[in-house]
Amino acid sequence: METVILAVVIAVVVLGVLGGLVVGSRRKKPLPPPPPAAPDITAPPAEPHIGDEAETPRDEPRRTIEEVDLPDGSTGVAVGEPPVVEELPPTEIEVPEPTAGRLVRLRARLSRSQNALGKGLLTLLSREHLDDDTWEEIEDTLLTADVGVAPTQELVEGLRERVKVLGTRTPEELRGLLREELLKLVGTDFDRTVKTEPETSKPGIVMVVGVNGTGKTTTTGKLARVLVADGRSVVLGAADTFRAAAADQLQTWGERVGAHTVRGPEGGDPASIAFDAVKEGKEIGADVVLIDTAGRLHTKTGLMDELGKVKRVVEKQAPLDEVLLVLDATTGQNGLVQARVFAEVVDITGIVLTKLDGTAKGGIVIAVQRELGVPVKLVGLGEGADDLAPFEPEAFVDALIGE
Ligand SMILES: Nc1nc2c(ncn2[C@@H]2O[C@H](COP(=O)(O)OP(=O)(O)OP(=O)(O)O)[C@@H](O)[C@H]2O)c(=O)[nH]1
Repeated sequence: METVILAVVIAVVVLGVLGGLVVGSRRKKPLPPPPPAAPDITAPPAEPHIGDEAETPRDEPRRTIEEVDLPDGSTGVAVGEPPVVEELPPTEIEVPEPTAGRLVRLRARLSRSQNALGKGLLTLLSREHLDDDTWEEIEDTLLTADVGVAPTQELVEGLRERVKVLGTRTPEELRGLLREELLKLVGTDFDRTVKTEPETSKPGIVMVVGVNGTGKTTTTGKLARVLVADGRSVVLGAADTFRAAAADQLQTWGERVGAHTVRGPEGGDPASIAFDAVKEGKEIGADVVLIDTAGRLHTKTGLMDELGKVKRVVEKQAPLDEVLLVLDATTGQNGLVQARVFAEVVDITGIVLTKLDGTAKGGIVIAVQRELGVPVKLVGLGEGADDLAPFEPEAFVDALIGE
């Protein structure tokens, strides 16, 4: 009996101790953290400007737009119920306008911005007496339109000579002379095709360089459309990791025409993104890989290091077929300075002049070709998706002199 009583007492004591431990451990458990009141969004870094120094890579985890819940007004989904997944409509793939004759289509825009130059020259040339003062005014008109000193002198000398030989002259003859002389300066012998078809194996690789804000990312996106319009498949490489929104912007351009964009973390290594883009282009058998880069001009060494590295890393897989320098036509002489710096850093093979719709200084086409010895291959004539046109000297000069 005593043994039974002893066993019961031990059992009660043991149960009491165990119960106390469980309650104690429950009490010690930390409370779960309160749910955050608002989404923890990292503030986007300020946009850089020309002259800003590169920041150290910002590779802290950032939530993508897909991961951020948007408030929808509902009180939330009851526990246990499967979440309602709303299917987003697939992005509609656009069919870009054909590239042939784009400059002719956009000629009105070009005439509107450049007409003052042609009109001014023709008015001066129609004066009864073409004395020294008039020729000086012709020179000034050309210089004001950013044609550049040496090309201006060549044009004036050529015209002077031909007008003298001609004797009497009709407006039509004058227009013809001016057209020929301008065409000579713009150059009709350059090969202006954007090289995207390598002789050996696909894909063609195009690197797009230029100072931020010149329209580089927009041009890369528009160029993807030009290529898609010509029946080519494109992969985009968002190697401009400096500006926060550049990769998103490029990706949006790509999605519109069904081109995939290879991108990395903001502030990541541009060379490795460029490498991955070319690798993907090869793997999926794409026709062309377009690589958008960042262009800070703070120090030439920094720029040289970055672009040089992108080029070297890409060329581990295949040589670059084209290096396009994007210049903003509205920046005039400043554009020439940029051209010089970039040309020292990389071998530019073609120039894209953007925003020609917004300046009367179309003479920059002539000046920049002289400066670099490479042709203008594309011109931007507006913010519309298909407002990038292959450059055609005849159509350009005709727009200039109002034909
Ligand atoms: N009017 C006009 N605007 C243009 C043209 N090309 C580009 N733009 C505008 O120029 C602005 C700058 O273009 P972006 O492509 O963002 O410039 P970016 O050089 O890539 O700048 P980062 O991405 O900072 O390197 C945008 O508002 C474009 O729409 C053009 O041919 N005409």
